[in-house]
Formats: sequence, C-alpha cells, structure tokens
Amino acid sequence: MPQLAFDIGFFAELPKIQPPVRKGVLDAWEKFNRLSLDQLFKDAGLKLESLTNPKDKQIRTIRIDQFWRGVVLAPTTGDTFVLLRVMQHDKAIAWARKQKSTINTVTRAVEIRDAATLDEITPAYERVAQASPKARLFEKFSDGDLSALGIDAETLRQARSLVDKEQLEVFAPLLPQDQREVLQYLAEGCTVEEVWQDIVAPALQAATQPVDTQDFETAIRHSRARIALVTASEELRDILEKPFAAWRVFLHPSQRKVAYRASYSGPAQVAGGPGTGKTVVALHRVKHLLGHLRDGDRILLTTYTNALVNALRAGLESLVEDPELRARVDISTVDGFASRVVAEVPDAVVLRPLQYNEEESRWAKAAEATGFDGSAQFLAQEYRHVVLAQDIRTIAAYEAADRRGRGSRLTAAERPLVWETVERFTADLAADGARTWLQTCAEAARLLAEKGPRYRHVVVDEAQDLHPAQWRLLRAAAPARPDDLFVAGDPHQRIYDSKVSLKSLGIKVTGRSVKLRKNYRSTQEILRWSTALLIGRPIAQLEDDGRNETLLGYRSALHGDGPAVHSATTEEAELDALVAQVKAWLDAGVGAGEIGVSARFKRTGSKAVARLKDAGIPAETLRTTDTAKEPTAVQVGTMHSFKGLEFRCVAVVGVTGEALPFPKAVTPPEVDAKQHETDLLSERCLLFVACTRARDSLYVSWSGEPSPFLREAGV
Ligand SMILES: Nc1ncnc2c1ncn2[C@@H]1O[C@H](COP(=O)(O)OP(=O)(O)OP(=O)(O)O)[C@@H](O)[C@H]1O
Repeated sequence: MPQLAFDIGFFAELPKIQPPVRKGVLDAWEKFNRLSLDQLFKDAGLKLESLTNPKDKQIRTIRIDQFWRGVVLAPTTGDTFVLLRVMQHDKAIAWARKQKSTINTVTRAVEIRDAATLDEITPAYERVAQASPKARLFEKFSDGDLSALGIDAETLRQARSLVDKEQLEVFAPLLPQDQREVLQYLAEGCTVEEVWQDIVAPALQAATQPVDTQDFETAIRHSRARIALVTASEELRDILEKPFAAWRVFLHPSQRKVAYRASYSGPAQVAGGPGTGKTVVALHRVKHLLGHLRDGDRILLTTYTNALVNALRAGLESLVEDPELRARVDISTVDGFASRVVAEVPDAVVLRPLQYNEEESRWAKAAEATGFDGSAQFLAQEYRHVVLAQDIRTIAAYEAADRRGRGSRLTAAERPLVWETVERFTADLAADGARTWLQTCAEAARLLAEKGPRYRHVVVDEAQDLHPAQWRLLRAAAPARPDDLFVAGDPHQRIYDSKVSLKSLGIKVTGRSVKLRKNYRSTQEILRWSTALLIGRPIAQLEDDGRNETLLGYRSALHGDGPAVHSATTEEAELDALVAQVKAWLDAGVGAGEIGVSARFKRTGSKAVARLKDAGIPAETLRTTDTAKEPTAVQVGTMHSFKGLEFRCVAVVGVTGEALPFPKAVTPPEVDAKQHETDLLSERCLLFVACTRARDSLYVSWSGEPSPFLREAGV
C-alpha cells in the first residue's frame, strides 16, 4: 500500500505554513493511504507530476492547493513516497528541478543534494583552489578514508575543490546530509576514527547484504534521523496542529543510539557541550526504559534545580502520551528526593534546610567556640569537600582521611581541632532544628543504603554539578544492575562547587560513555564566540577527573548574526541600552516570553525588571513553577538560574570586572590555592552557561570595566 513519509526539511518549514495549506497536506497524506499506486499517478487532483529538465526523475511535485505544491521523492521502485518540502508553486518547481536523491553506501540512508547548484559552482571553486597558495581543506585525508566514511565520487570532487572552512560553509547546505556532516567534523579537526565512531557508526544499519543503491524503500526506513513515517492520521494532525518539536521525532543517529540502546550492562553516560541534546536524550532514554519496565518498577528522573524539573516534566509530557506510564516516573531535584526519603522515617523530626548564606556565620561561631583560628571559609570547604564528600563520621576516619585535591595545608596535629569544630557546627545546627541540604542528602543516602533501593532506574540530567553525597544517594536509589544509572552532563557547565569524578565514586561508565557534538540550539556564530571564553582552560572530565574534556568538533548547523556587545559608561546607561535591545527584538516579532535577561546578581536582575516595566515591556523574575503555560513576559534571572534553559534571544548584562569573577565567590589563594583556581573556572563557566542559552540572538553588556573573561576571549 502506498504511503507518504515526511522529511525533516518539511517540518522545519512548518511554522511558516498556514492552516489551510496544512490541511491540504493532511488530505494528500490520506490520499496516498487510500489509493493504489496506479490511481495515485492518475489522480487529477493530486497531480503527481514529473518535471521538465529535472536533475532527478524521482523528484516530482504534488498539488496541495491552488498556490502551493509539495515536492516529493517518488522512487521508481517500492511504494513509499517522501514529502520533502511544501512551497509556493514557482519556488517548488524551481527547487525540485535542482535536487537529486541518492542512497549513501555506508549509512544506507537517503540523501538529497542540490545537484544543479553544486554542478554550477564547483568548477569555479576548482579554478580558485588551483591558483590559491593555500593547502586544500581535506588534503590530509585519503580518498579511501573519505570513501569509507560515505563520501561518494561527486562529493569527493567538490570536497577536493575547497581550501578553507568558509568555503565549506557555502557548500554545506547543498551537500547530501550525511556526507555534509562527515566533512564538517573533519574540517573541525576530528580524526577519521572519531568521525567514524561518533557520526557514521551510530547511523549504520545491521545488514549482511551490500547496499542496493536503487532500493529506496529500504533506504527510507534507514533514514529515521530525517524521514518520519507517520502511521495514523491523529498523529499527523497532532504534528501539524501543535508547534512542532523536532526533537520528539528526529534524533541524530548518535542521540538515537544512546537513548534507545536496548540495555547497558551498568551505568552509562552521555556528555557533550551546551545544546547538544543531552536532556533530549535523557528524556528519550526514560521513554525507552518505560517500554521495558516490569510491574511495580519505577524510574527516578532527577536534576539540579526546580526550573529544570519543570522543563523535564513538560518534555516527558510531550514525549510520552500515556499518563499512566508517565506516573511511573518521579521527577524531582536530588535535594527534593533526599527530603522525601528523610521525611518518611517514622517520627522524623522536621529540620529546616539551612540556606547557603547562613552557613559561613555558623562556621565562624563554631570556630570561636572551639578556639580554631583558621577561616570560616576553610571550615565550610573542608566539611563539604572532605567530610561530607567522603561520608566521614568519626574522628578516626577524619584523621585517616585523604585530603588530596585540597590546596590548603593541614597538619596531622591540627585535625582533631578541626573535627571538634565540625562536631560543634553539626550539634549547633541540630539544636536549632536545621540541616544543610548536603547533610540531608548524606542522611538520605545512609537510609537508603540500610533500607534498600527505591527505583529500578535513575536518570540524571545536569550531572556535572552534583556533590558526592548526592551521588551516593542516587547510587543507593537503584540496585547495581544493568541500566541502573543513566547520566547526562557537561563539565564545561560546572558552576557549583562540586568537582566530582564518577570513577572515584565507583560509578564506572567506561565503555558506556558517549559524547554528542552537534549543537541544536544556538547559531554557529554564538557558539564560536561563547566557546572562546573557555579556550585554553583545562576542564576535568566527569567520568574521570584525571583526564580533561574537550569541545573538539562541537558545532552547529544553524547560522545567524554573531553576538552584539555593548560597553556603557554607567549602569543606568547600560539599562537604557538593554531596554533598546529588548524593544528591537520585540519589534522584530520575538515574543516577550522568548527573551531572557541574565545577570550575575539578583539585584542587577531586579533593576532590569523594573526598568523594562517602566518602559512598558512585560518582564518578570524567571518562573520556576507552572511551565505548562508559555511565559508572556521577558524572563529575568541570575546566571545560575539560567542553567539548562534556553531562549530565542538572550541578554547577558552587568558583565563587569567586579561581577565576573565575583571576588566573594572566589576563595583567596592563601586560603586554598587549588580551590582558588576551581572557583575562578566556575565563574568563567558561569558566563559560558549564560551565553549558551541563546538560540538566535545574544547580547552582552557591561558598564565601566568589562570582565577580564571577555578581554581574554578577545572581546
Ligand atoms: N535531534 C534534535 N532535533 C531537533 N532539535 C533538537 C534535537 N536534539 C536537541 N534539540 C533541541 O536542541 C535544544 C537543546 O537541547 P537540550 O536542552 O537537550 O541540550 P542539552 O545538551 O541538555 O543542553 P545544555 O547542556 O545546554 O542544557 C533544545 O531546543 C532541543 O529541543
């Protein structure tokens, strides 16, 4: 029976297509389902017409309505057709004539290229390359290596005509999709092996036969990253009517491979720079696990902040339709989960969670009581990074504790007094009916270790910021079995003081760790600019802090303007400029709720809200609840609170020398030299996180002296 499948290119254009035209698409789809092949080709309304002078006879057009045409891949064999684009009549015909469809002999997927334009421009580039003193872009790769990665003879000729990445960018939108990706990653500096491992291998289909380059029917089924087969009209109606979320349907092969792998023999990890779809993969993994859950089993989906919990909840709702199935997933912050565990103890005394800013004064008080003359900051860090991290409960254990990684000196003779001060601090807290969040996590981990696990699977997002006590809790939450932990995180976005190594916690992901490289959120221009903030800074891996992470090959297929930067003389002038920028975005048709304003401090954010409101622009402090409704006001928040979120347009304000790095957030080198470096890096990463929240537009401003991070990045 014939059917009409849908190409990702059609979905990308969907927001621009009006409802009556969408209805026409639905009608066409139904016709393909209803009619025989013979009837389809004869149908006068559909007009499944071949073109005059096409590059490919398999590309035809169909009539959607009086003015609109669909461009369809109509293979000469099989009965599956693919709707590639819906365009106005003349444009559709012109575009359709130029395209050519082929089957990639390595990935076995269908590829579409703009063959006419490529044929036209390649000779000119060849001439320029011959006259150029520059080496060819792909010189160091042999024809054999390129062919093994799926580059065919035509693309090879085109690739060989290029001398730099800018030229590749001109060719990229015209090239066959899988081959385009291979060339882009090689051009970014990835090795043949890396490209094979990360890009090609995930797309491979299990097949014993050599590929049949005429069998489009099979190749369409091998093209799940780009072609969707829709089986029910409700499903299609749903896609056409709701704002289309491509991530629900089209996963990159590297994403699909991680998310839908039948089973992992132990904990698994997905890493990758901002916007590479780690959260998307985590959600799809939950969907996969739900499909295999036994009676009574449950899943914990957890992350760092409440705003992210809401985003995960909304994401799961759109991915998993069945509410009963969704009800088998608990979505909460790690701290929230810990609170639930400790509250379940019979006769549990409710303890107030201590706010982070209360902690230091309490340490000072405890030190005064015991006569410890070191700083409160030292004590707070010793407690966090040694005592709680290693779950130390006795003086003997503390005296024997490994302090590697700490940059402050402490003699054996000094340890008893530090321990006495720790005991004083915890006793005073208990007497006041309070407890730090990390204490709650540590306590919950102990309880679970005694009582046994709660969940069959635990899926963790934003894993880079979790403290060892939180990891112990998550480790204890699920039995050590295949598929117990699935961890998504990016060490470049470590903005809280938790430099953890999964290896040191006994969570081994070696051989079950995958890195995503393609950014789906921001434009390449925004990425390049933001990534410069981190260049040359060693960032420890999440898996093993003895090794460093890289952003090699990290890239976006999207293009737009580079970030705008604005230097103001005073804070007032900077706020005026912010209002002007937000107005410009609104005038360009961006919704107020699609704009985010981020600052290092809450007080800067409050001023921005007030100033925007004075100018008649709806603005509010970032909402952490009720994500069911899309915001209709500009969202303003601290850089920390922007973690994991995204906006069409982002303004990062107050990026001054005094704010980034914020001196109070950076331990003085004389207290702890290593901590000093870690804190500085967190501040740098914080700016990186804020900037990488932007999809289309990024604006960065300061008054007076700009942050040295900007200067060092060449701004
Ligand atoms: N395969 C895909 N197709 C289309 N869009 C995608 C795909 N994967 C991810 N996206 C989109 O890219 C954006 C970033 O995805 P996501 O938030 O999962 O990335 P992330 O790696 O978790 O980011 P961060 O680490 O910065 O929080 C989202 O808008 C998401 O919908």
